[in-house]
Amino acid sequence: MADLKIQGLAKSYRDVRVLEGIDLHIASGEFFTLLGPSGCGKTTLLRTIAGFQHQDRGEIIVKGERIDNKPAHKRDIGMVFQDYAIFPHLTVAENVAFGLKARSLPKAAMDQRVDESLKMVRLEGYHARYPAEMSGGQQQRIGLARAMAIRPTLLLMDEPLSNLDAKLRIELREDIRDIQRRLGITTIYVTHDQEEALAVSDRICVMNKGNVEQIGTPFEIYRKPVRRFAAGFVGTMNFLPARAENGRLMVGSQSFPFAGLQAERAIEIAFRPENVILANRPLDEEVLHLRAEVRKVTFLGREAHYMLTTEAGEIVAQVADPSSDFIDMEGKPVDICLPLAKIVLFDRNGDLVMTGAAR
Ligand SMILES: Nc1ncnc2c1ncn2[C@@H]1O[C@H](COP(=O)(O)OP(=O)(O)OP(=O)(O)O)[C@@H](O)[C@H]1O
Repeated sequence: MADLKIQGLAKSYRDVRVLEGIDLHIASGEFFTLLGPSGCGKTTLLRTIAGFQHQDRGEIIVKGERIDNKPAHKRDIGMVFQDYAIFPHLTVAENVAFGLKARSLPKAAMDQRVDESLKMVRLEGYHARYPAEMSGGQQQRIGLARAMAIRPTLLLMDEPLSNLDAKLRIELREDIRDIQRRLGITTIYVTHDQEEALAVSDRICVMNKGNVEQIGTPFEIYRKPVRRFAAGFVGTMNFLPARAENGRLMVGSQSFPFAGLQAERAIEIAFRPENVILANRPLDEEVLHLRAEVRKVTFLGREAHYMLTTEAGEIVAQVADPSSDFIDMEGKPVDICLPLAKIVLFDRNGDLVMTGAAR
């Protein structure tokens, strides 16, 4: 069992603060993903945990013991890199055995561990091949087998799939998730791909500019964003300017009763494209009504996407399994409904004001 605590971790490169004081607690066996845009500090955080670089302040604690004063090779960490970082002059088996040699395992035990690791990543029988004779996906499987062969306490993965094509990415991410679950190894996974993060993680940490914006399960991050940044970064989110005033919500020229919105201020309403209902029809739930014009319809088979101009701004809507009436709407006016339970309100600082569900 290996949980990981990170407390007040800060790092600067010269004058530039890259990690602003990160606090995390990752449970034993958890698949924990660092998600954020390029340059937000994900790799720096991962490399600091691995011991490839040192923090300016803060602590890294595994199983209750500080590891941040240990050199990288004493931290018992397996690492998988974006560019595979396997040795071209070594065979597949030699690559996988690499970390075991440093641990001076007897030959028979080492061979057994190599066999097991290759089986785990579905590369049985490839022992004698060289990496150049393998595909990108297979090379990354070697990287994964090598990291796992040492039975590390922590597995760290830095964008392991980003050099692979879309189909392979999905296949390998499923394999990574299966192996991680089977072995119950505490894993920190770095990606800037939000769909990948939603698909594999137990919890996601959304990062921005060296700070943690939100930590939650994929469901919480997608459905209950607590910061505007997380709302906009994960999936597609519509934002419209609005006003709160005396228990009412004002969007464009429309005004709706909204318990809890007393203080007068400028806010934003946020909602997902799949929650926009086109055409004004009787509904069981409470909704906001807005008039809009359809600027563009994109038919994608099982769904259609709509670019709409409302009086409060541009939005995107998505309709599943659209009928033919819904395809021929370009240039036409339309009434739209936004279920109150599905909208989220943010203030000017990007902090959550309240959700429609919590009225
Ligand atoms: N060795 C270094 N010296 C100076 N600045 C660095 C160094 N390494 C990274 N940085 C800077 O620190 C910031 C964070 O980089 P980092 O690689 O951690 O981000 P990231 O979120 O992993 O981004 P990406 O997804 O592009 O890899 C960036 O602005 C980067 O330019």
